[in-house]
Amino acid sequence: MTEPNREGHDGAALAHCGGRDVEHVGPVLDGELIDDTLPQPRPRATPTRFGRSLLSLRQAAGRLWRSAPVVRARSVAAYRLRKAPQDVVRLVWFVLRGNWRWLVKFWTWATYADLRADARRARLAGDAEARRAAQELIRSDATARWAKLGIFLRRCVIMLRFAAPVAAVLWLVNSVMDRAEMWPWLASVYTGLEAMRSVLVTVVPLLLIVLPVAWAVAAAFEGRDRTPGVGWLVRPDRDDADSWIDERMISKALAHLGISPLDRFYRDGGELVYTVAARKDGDGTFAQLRLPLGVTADMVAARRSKLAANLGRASLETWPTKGDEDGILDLWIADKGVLRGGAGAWPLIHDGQVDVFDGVPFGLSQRGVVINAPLLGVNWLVGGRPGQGKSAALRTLLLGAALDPTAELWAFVMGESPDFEPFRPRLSRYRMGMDDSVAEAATQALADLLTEMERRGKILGKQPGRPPKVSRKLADKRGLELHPLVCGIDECHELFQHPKFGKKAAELAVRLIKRGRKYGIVLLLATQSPTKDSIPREITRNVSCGVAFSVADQVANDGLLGSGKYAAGIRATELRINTDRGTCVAVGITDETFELVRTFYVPFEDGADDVTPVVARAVALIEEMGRAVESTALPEIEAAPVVDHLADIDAVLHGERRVRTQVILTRLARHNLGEYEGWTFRDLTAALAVYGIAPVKSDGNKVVRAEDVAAALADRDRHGREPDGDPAGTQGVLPDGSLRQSSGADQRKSGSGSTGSRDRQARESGQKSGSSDAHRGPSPAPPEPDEGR
Ligand SMILES: Nc1ncnc2c1ncn2[C@@H]1O[C@H](COP(=O)(O)OP(=O)(O)OP(=O)(O)O)[C@@H](O)[C@H]1O
Repeated sequence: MTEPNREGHDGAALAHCGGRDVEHVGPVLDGELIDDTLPQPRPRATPTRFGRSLLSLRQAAGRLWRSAPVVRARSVAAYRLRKAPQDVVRLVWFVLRGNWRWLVKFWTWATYADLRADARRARLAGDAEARRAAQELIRSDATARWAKLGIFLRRCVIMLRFAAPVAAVLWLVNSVMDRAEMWPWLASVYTGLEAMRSVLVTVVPLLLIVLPVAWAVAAAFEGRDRTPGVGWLVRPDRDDADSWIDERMISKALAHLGISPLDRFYRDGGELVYTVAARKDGDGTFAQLRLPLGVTADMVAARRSKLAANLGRASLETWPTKGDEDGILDLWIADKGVLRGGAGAWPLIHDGQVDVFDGVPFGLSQRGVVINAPLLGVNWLVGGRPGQGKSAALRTLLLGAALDPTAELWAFVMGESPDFEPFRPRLSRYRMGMDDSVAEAATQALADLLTEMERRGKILGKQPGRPPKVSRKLADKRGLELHPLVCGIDECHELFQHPKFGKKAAELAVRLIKRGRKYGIVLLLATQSPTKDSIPREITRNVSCGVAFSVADQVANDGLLGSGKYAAGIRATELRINTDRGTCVAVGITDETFELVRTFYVPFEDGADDVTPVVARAVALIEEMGRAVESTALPEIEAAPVVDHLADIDAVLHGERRVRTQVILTRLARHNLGEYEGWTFRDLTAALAVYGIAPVKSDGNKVVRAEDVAAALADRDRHGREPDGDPAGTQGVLPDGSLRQSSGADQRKSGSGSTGSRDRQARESGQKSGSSDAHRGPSPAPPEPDEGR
């Protein structure tokens, strides 16, 4: 038998059953073993209303804690806390320095140090009168000062003489008389005096604390750091805290430019006024400030490299330019190194369509936003040193225009370059090469554009309401044929300097640029050489969009961007050759005074060709719309008289030997208002220059000599053509015969004056004359551009 268990329940569990000991176990339970070392799901308690509001309160507090302003405030507070020991030392230093400055000021005042310095200077300069005046001033001032002191002391003595006996009597009366026995008025005097005493007892200890504090604050203010800018503007929460720009840094940088009026301003404790405080602007910082007297924005722009060095930036990253006034400086400073990055992929490289009336993605501005460059209503002049991205930029503009199915494109490349070969299927006119036929074709194209302009002018005039310019709505009316027409000429200086066609091309281009904008006709010119000899002044003056890649000097800069731009700090000369390839300075493409643009690059070189697929897409877009590539069929301008400028000038001379240019202009306008209205001296000079005539000076006036005009007319009659071999030119009318023979002739309606056989011959000769016309590169199959034009 098993020894009974000492514990009761065990004893109960064992019972004697028959002859055998049986162990009783308790009731059998069905269950599952739980290992409480494993994570158990927590019972979900339904939160009470109070709990819920507490939770949402906590969440709101968390959100607030993480919100941008609080994060900034926290970081500023933490920064100030870290800086606190230095700040305390600084403040103590300011207090000491403030006291010292007061002492110096007092000493200067007391000893007439400034007047003595004047007297000393006058003596050194040998200016006896000035010295005497200064000494006289010291003497009279000293007399006046001592006199004032004497008066003050005398008043004090008088006061004391009066106050002391009164005080003594009051004290005596108070000590011998009881207050109750006094006359009431005397008692009230004593009450008043006691009230004054108790006020003094409270106020004096307070003043003993407040006055030293006020003294310390005033001394700290007096002894404050007077270097420009304010320290508390330092924002420590930017990643680039060591390289970012604030007003303090700008003011400091300006203080060390070596501009004397600015230096003087700072020496006198001046603080610059920021009309726009330094603020993040795209990929950099912008600030605008009013310069002190005697300083202009141009003076700062002229010291750009020093300013850049003072700000710890490259010159290219520092853009001091003239604001709305000469005395206002606009300053944009790029974030360090940001301009080194390219613009990225052209947004339309894989898909998308363009409405040229809205513009074409051209590049990234300095603010890092995509610039949708305007095409309609403007003309472009793109320039810069060789290999810096002009042709690529022109290509981007044309590619954008190609993606507008309503746009007609012409391209002329005045050199052997395949840059625009992939455009062939999308172009209505295309010529490339160095031979004369290309120059002739381009000149013809300009003449045709003028003709087209005239036609469009008439069409517009017939529209209801006489719209002033071609709009999208009008361009979409196919019957009107007012679609956008974009003509690009690469290396245009070759055309304008062409010995035979140059003058005429220049004259046509000037007229087109001046008047074509309204009619949906756009001229895009690119050149390596924007000097006055290679590009007519009138062109550089009148184009609305100027783009300058890296240029060598001020002349090229202002030739492309407009005169005065270099002086105003808008300088493509800062762009480094090759390093800043693809980056340009542009004016007129946005509302800003200028833009520093990192242009998009659509590769077409070394086997990489992203242009062809875009062009194929552009052609497909046109086909999808059930249209063909637009090709202006030049109309004959009925009754458009051929205007002979030389003959007209001769006529209005009225047989006089010399006539003032101003008089000629008036007479010309009277003679043919439609043609000569708005003509200026420049137009007249340009018209005469075609025949090698220049106005001469006579009695202080510019005059045209009848003999010069007569000689030019005789010469023209004798040779049957213009002196330079160019047939008598006209503008805005059907082009002359020689040009017709080659380019553009087959664009005219039949009966426009050129026979089919002549056109054929011209086309054949054109094709023979230039290898340039042969298809190159990976260009898809036609629709063939009309190369014979
Ligand atoms: N936006 C850009 N981004 C990057 N690289 C560019 C950019 N534009 C041009 N390039 C590079 O510069 C090279 C020269 O470009 P492009 O032919 O357009 O120069 P260009 O100024 O027209 O030269 P040229 O006067 O000799 O015709 C291109 O082959 C390309 O490698």
